[in-house]
Amino acid sequence: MSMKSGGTLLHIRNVNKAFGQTHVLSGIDLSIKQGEFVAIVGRSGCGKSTLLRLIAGLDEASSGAILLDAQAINGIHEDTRVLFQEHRLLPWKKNIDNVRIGVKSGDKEIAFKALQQVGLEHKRDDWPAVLSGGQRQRVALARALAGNPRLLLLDEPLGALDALTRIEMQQLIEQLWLEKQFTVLLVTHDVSEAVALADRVIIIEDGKIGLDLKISLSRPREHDSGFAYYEKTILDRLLVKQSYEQVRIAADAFSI
Ligand SMILES: Nc1ncnc2c1ncn2[C@@H]1O[C@H](COP(=O)(O)OP(=O)(O)OP(=O)(O)O)[C@@H](O)[C@H]1O
Repeated sequence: MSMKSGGTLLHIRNVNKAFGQTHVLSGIDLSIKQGEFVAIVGRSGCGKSTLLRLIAGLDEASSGAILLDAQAINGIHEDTRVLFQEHRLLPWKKNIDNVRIGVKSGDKEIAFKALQQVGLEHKRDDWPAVLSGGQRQRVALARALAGNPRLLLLDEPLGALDALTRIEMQQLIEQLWLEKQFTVLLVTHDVSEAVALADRVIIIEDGKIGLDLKISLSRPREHDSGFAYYEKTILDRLLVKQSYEQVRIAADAFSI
């Protein structure tokens, strides 16, 4: 597949997803350009992970279309890799062999280079069990990138890490993204993380896109007044939505 810098990589057209009677996503329309870094935020249960799973080909939409390079996604795609909150490394394989799983040919040199890129080449012959949580996520990132994906889907990958490790991982992800120019879709609860990394932040509300906000800040991002402005805009939107919802629930309870 060719790299079309700036062209649309992912088209999401009127996607709906229901689990039984529960409608989780309704009428999602979204286009993501090759090389873009997009963050998806929203309140717990709004459907962020569900959308990511559909894009990953791990589940099917109830209706609508998801196209990667104008081709309908049909199961797991070789150009797409996913990183979850849990590292999902195989405990019985050494780190280098875990990374090799991500390389189609199984080439050890490619796996080693990927470990180098995340700064863990010296851990190649260790087991995942002896690494710290942050190091395990770095091995999982190496495994995801070893296959040279065009689309990297990140589902709260830093959610379980301590604050400092989290910032280091954010910097690593940004640096690798700048170098390799893949496209990223990051699901996160952390508004600051979304503003630190993304070109665009999308808020999902009630299964729909509530806000699609372009982040016009230079990189690397500083925690300055511009940063604070975007953080506040997003947080205000999330909190206003919450208070509307609380009012509605309260009104329902009192049959107002
Ligand atoms: N396989 C499934 N079967 C039934 N319901 C599901 C399934 N997967 C998700 N759901 C429901 O869909 C809704 C959205 O879930 P999803 O995990 O996408 O939310 P989220 O925004 O990622 O939440 P969080 O931020 O808490 O991870 C929830 O109500 C969840 O219970």
